[in-house]
Amino acid sequence: MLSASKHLISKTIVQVPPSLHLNRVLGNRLYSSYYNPNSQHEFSDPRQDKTVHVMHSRGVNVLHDPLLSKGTAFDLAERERLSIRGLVPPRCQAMDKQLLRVKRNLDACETPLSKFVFLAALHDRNETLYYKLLMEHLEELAGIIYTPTVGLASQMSHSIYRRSRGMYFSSQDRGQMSAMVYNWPHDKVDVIVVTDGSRVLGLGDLGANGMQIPIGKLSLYVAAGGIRPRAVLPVVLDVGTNNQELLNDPLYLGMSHPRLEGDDYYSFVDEWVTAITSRWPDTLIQFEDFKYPHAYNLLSKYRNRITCFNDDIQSTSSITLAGILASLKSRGRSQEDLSKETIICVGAGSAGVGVCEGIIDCMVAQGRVKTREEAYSRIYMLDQYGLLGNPTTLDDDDENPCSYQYKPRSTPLDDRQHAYVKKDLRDQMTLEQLVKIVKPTVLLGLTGIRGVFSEESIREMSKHQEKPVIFPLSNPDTHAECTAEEAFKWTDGRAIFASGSPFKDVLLPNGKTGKTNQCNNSYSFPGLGLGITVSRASRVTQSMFLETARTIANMATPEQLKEGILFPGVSQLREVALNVGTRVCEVAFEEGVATAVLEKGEILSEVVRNSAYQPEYVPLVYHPGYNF
Ligand SMILES: O=C([O-])CC(=O)C(=O)O
Ligand SMILES: [Mg+2]
Repeated sequence: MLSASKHLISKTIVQVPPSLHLNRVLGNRLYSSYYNPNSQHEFSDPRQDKTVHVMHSRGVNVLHDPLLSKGTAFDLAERERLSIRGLVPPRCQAMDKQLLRVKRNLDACETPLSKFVFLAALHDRNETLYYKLLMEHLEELAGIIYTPTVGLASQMSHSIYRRSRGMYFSSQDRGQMSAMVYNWPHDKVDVIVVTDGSRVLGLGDLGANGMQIPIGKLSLYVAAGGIRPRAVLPVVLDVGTNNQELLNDPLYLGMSHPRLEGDDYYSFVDEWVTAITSRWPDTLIQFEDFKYPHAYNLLSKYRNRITCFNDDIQSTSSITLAGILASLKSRGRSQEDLSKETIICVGAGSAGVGVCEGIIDCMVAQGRVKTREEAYSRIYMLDQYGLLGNPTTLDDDDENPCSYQYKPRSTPLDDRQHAYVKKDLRDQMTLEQLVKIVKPTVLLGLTGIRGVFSEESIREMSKHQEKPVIFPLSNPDTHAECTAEEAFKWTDGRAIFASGSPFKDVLLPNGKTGKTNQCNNSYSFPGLGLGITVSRASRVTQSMFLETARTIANMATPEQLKEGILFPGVSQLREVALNVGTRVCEVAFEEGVATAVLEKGEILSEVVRNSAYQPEYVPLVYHPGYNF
């Protein structure tokens, strides 16, 4: 285990000029004389592990600032200090009472969408309370602020709009972006999640409505990954939309023109990247829900220039690989047997191709295949037309040439997709036909299309496998390739099941329970972000994703694996992120991309754990004279 330096912590603690006189401001309570740049305005006392927040604002400006507000929890001394005496009800209520009230109100909301709106409002008025609530009820609330409900909220975003969050850069802002970035009120931004809304989950082009996705992802970055709420920035690049329904809707809030494409599009993104990195050169940028091939092109362009990754390509790949590795253990095999698997991946977009590349990287890293080509031969990929196969065998004297209709692809396969073409199998073969021929052990769905895993294909698969591994990974649940119930029913309860969005466990006819897993990148990106932030990694490397997968794959206990449970539950996402964050930090140091300073003697896992944000109220101090 690598150890981290005192510097990792102490470098971030700077003596505050004595002129600040915090002791005087706080009465006789001895708070700190240290500056903690985790937040540029926070001061922590290493001896007492206490933090105070010193700021220029007071009065309603504090009360109405969601990053500062405590609602009814300001104590009398603080009300006095901050000039909010009389502006809140008289009784000071601690956070536990506030939690009781917000949970009750939340439970009274009748639909998932109304819960979403309620939680967004809480987020907008008191972030500390929002994150406390979220962390205490993560399993329940992740399904609201994240998939599946965030999908519906994105579709309805222009109707439910209340208050702005994050930043929008639109086609009318060209030439202005490097000035605009200074409109953001915080000098320190650790993580940015950016989307152009072109492929929101499996829901397609939702234009500027895509903003709900970065907001939801960043909520998990804070709740699970321990990134500080004031250090996250959700962004939409509004380059137009091709969604006619939105364009026709008078309430739509995005630009009303078709999407920019080609050079216009790439130069727009380039201006944004330049603007962002000029103000925040060290920030981590997560590209999210960009359609294929833009997603890949942007990743190729920027991955070696800035600290960035693509969530759908790389962290979905990481968690899916983790799922397959854990399933090997669950089936009584070794993880090193990955290259003996026969995998069908339905979906050849950014997530499909990304997931398969991650599996191939792992096969190669395990050294059980002689060449990368051999690894490709283990994976069969289908797009919307069917198998990526050999068109020249199409009209041969096969048994049933009319069983499907060959259609020329609207866009030819690119090199990445072409690597999966199977020369000895007919192009555009259906899933059902392919399952019969290759007898897969693992079936992955990344199509965004409900029902692609037909009864026939799954029943056929389960004829040949004792425990068929079935992963319908598309989001939200309404777009999953099959439901958990279907998977268990069609495999007589033998499936090892994981989906992108949550499904409930299934009661089987024999009285046993078919265990479901959520195989979502929410297991991988929060820890990646934490590890990158703590190590101040300058690049996000491919081994970070492989190690993330290995870390998560080894978290379930043998008893859980026996039952078909592959990962810890969503309620344990913080623990998962701390493990992943530690490993990613180690990789950053091993590969020389960490810029934080290392010294012997300190345990990296503790540094990571201590760096993670906890939603607690800190004393607030008004100090007009201090120059931040
Ligand atoms: O957001 C999620 O739940 C997973 C994801 O990245 C996607 O489906 O695009
Ligand atoms: Mg995504």
